[in-house]
Amino acid sequence: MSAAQIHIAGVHKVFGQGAQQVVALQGIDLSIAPGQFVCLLGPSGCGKSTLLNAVAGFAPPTSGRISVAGQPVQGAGPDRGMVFQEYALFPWMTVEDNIGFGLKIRHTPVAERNVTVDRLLQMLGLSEFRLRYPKDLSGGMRQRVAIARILALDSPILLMDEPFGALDALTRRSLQDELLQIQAQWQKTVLFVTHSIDEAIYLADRVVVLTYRPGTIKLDLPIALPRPRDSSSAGFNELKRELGAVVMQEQQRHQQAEQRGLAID
Ligand SMILES: Nc1ncnc2c1ncn2[C@@H]1O[C@H](COP(=O)(O)OP(=O)(O)OP(=O)(O)O)[C@@H](O)[C@H]1O
Repeated sequence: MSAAQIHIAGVHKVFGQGAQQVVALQGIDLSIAPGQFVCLLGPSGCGKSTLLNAVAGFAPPTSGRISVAGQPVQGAGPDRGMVFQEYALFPWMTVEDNIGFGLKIRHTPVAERNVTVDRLLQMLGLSEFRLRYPKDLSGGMRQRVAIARILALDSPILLMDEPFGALDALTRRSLQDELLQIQAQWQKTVLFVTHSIDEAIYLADRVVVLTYRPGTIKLDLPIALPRPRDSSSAGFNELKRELGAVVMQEQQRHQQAEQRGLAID
């Protein structure tokens, strides 16, 4: 394997103090190679977003180290683009202005900016919507704009926090396919949070399952199924059963903790 693009070593994250203290992550070690697609899977509250935010540089870990391309993460940076479940678009800007916004604040010359925006509009099937405002788009279209906006910045790493969680099944599958195409074409390294076992197997080179509180790595499973993947194949369903059993165990631990009144989320 080539040198890690993202290297996470001994990461702990603690929120709050005293009786209110929550150990969200404990002893996380993870190395992700350039161009690898890794899905983080686990029950609600297991620390998936906390880990993603730490890699993004939004919220540093309490202890441990995170480096990207060999450099310690000391805050957000243009080498890491984040896509959230909520589309986070500027409602007062058209589709094309939303996509070009990051380039504008980087002072990219207008001609160059227009070439990039045109290419992304075309690639994501948004050309005829370029002058619309986010409120006039479907959820799937809005998420396409959010992805195009991040791609415009050409970050080698995409951090995606349940980006397709709010979409219907058909739109979700077509965006998953588009993302896979983009990732293969541009060799992006992707760290993708999901609740969906099906989505993780469909997308990932590797699925990392986290335990429920404290969040530790329960399973790190390479997915060797050929691409494009067929979610009705025997191999796919076998993996679904295997991962389903592991995630269910953690889900049950979560429910038991809640019943004992230990969970506060
Ligand atoms: N700012 C915060 N202050 C206190 N506790 C927090 C904070 N952010 C997260 N937590 C707690 O840390 C734990 C991990 O949260 P996190 O959001 O990372 O989980 P998750 O796996 O992404 O959950 P979900 O799938 O529901 O988004 C949870 O128990 C949560 O309540």
